[in-house]
Amino acid sequence: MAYTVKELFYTLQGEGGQAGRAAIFIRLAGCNLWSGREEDRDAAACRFCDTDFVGGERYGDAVALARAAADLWPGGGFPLAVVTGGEPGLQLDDALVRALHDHGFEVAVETNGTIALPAGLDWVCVSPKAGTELKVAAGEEIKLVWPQDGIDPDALLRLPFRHFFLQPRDGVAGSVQECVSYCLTHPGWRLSLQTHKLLGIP
Ligand SMILES: C[S@@+](CC[C@H](N)C(=O)[O-])C[C@H]1O[C@@H](n2cnc3c(N)ncnc32)[C@H](O)[C@@H]1O
Ligand SMILES: Nc1nc2[nH]cc(C(=O)O)c2c(=O)[nH]1
Ligand code: SF4
Ligand SMILES: [Mg+2]
Repeated sequence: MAYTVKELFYTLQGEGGQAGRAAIFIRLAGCNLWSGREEDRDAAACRFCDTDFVGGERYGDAVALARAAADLWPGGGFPLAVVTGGEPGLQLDDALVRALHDHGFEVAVETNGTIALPAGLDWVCVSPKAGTELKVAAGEEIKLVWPQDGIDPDALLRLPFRHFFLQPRDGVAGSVQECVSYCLTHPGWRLSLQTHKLLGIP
């Protein structure tokens, strides 16, 4: 299968339970909850997206994409590939997971959880969006962008994940303090800051 990749870059994972860890990011194009066009944002199922995932470069197959990712890894350490988007569930398949594993990567995914994922992923981060149905209801971490109307965090806490993060909604004044207060009064939740934005790195 071919893949459309918005961007491929090496940085530190900025968010969640693997924050601070070096990783190759594979940002796959397209999302099922927003077209990515500003004029469609107000009518979209997900309206707070901080990312440009429209267009990009085409890779003919999984082997070519995994090789391009491996070429960016500096060598040594614990190779990690984070497949994100857009919504990676639209394109991520067994072949890409296998090809990344063949290069020694642990494979992590950042998903809105509305599309079933291939098996064999090493780290699944689900970031639920209000008004959508979760098809990926188990994994390593929930990372809930907060505040977010129409979502009950208590219901999410009952799902089989290892970590439960609240991440301040960028662009909303007071969201950091709301997350801090929520974590203090609901200690099942942990704070996830978008550290790459604080650091000014990709
Ligand atoms: C751009 S999304 C791509 C992956 C997938 N579509 C998803 O929503 O999880 C990557 C992460 O950024 C989070 N995110 C998007 N917009 C944000 C915002 N304005 N503030 C904080 N986090 C945001 C998402 O919830 C998700 O955890
Ligand atoms: N450094 C860094 N960490 C991230 N973790 C999740 C990201 C994403 O956009 O999915 C992201 C990102 O865009 N940059
Ligand atoms: S689901 Fe993810 S990629 Fe899609 S619009 Fe929302 S935050 Fe952005
Ligand atoms: Mg991001």
